[in-house]
Amino acid sequence: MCSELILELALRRPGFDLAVDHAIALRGVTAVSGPSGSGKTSLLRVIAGLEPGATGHVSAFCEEWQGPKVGLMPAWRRRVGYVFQEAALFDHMNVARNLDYGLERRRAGPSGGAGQRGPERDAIIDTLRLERLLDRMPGRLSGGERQRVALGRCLMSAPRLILLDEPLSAVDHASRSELIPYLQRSLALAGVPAIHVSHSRAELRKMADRVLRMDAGRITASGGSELLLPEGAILLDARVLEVGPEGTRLDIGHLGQRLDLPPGAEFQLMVRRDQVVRISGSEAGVAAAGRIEARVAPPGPDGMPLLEVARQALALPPVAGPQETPAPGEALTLALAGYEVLPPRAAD
Ligand SMILES: Nc1ncnc2c1ncn2[C@@H]1O[C@H](COP(=O)(O)OP(=O)(O)OP(=O)(O)O)[C@@H](O)[C@H]1O
Repeated sequence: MCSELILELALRRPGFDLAVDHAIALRGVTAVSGPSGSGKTSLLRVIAGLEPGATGHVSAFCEEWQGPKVGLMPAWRRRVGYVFQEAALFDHMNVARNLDYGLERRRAGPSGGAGQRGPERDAIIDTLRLERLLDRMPGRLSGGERQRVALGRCLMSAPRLILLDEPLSAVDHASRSELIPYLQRSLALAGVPAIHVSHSRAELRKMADRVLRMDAGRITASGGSELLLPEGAILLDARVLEVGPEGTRLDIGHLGQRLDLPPGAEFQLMVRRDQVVRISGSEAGVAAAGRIEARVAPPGPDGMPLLEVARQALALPPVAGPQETPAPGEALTLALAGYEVLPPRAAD
């Protein structure tokens, strides 16, 4: 299919085997998460056309990129943009010339002199706030500025697919959170799909439309942002009923803080299981950021107590407080010691 990146490939290295049989939708942002050495970079390199030793098939946009019949389609013909952990800028050229190199690649693209359609040069410079940096040499840029230039150069080449390999991991923590909106705006401006590898689940959660998890050279799970949750976290669908001076009333309970979301807004509340405390009787001594209402459901197949929150069945570990077994149907209030607001559950 033209709207999918189809991977049926193997790559053997001493002590490591990459074997992937998967179709990735060519729209939005696909996050790739997994432990160090699981093969995330290797997968991106195969997609970029940088691994001649890979066997099998890779196809995208109705073209065969790698396979026994076509061999290895070179990276430039694929029109894939690649942004690495540490921006590989040309250190002898100023920022403007680094960006223009991307434009030259666009003009030299497979369709010949007419060039590829892509965002305008000025729009890229504006989106990434590069105007002030155009005359600077890369050696005089901060890590965050270098990454913005690298992103700009990538967009200038009008890629059809953008590969992001830990683009924020080499910059300090403060610059990282500043760079995320730049990344998001860049992808929106480019209007092309992206595959984003990162160790930071929080970073991926902000950007991902779907998630692939890798382990030991295999894709072991694919799904939505729930795959990026920290160990032992739960997601609750919620809707804002009212935002008042005392906090925000949700259709699943009450937060002791005001959310910057209008009434009617839908979102997910991410809570770690160890942040959930059951309140029964007196509520004294429970420091809570929020309270949600739950009902005890019949136990699940493994005998774990199930709680029903907003019609979602959640397996929760034994909760704090008096330990009598709650009866199915019993109403409970849960106090949340902390939570994080995430976008609503994706449709696919
Ligand atoms: N050029 C290479 N030659 C031989 N082995 C390599 C090469 N590059 C990577 N490897 C090995 O391939 C395996 C997968 O590496 P890869 O960089 O794809 O993992 P990763 O998931 O991206 O890791 P990280 O999160 O640490 O960047 C590792 O065992 C690594 O040591």
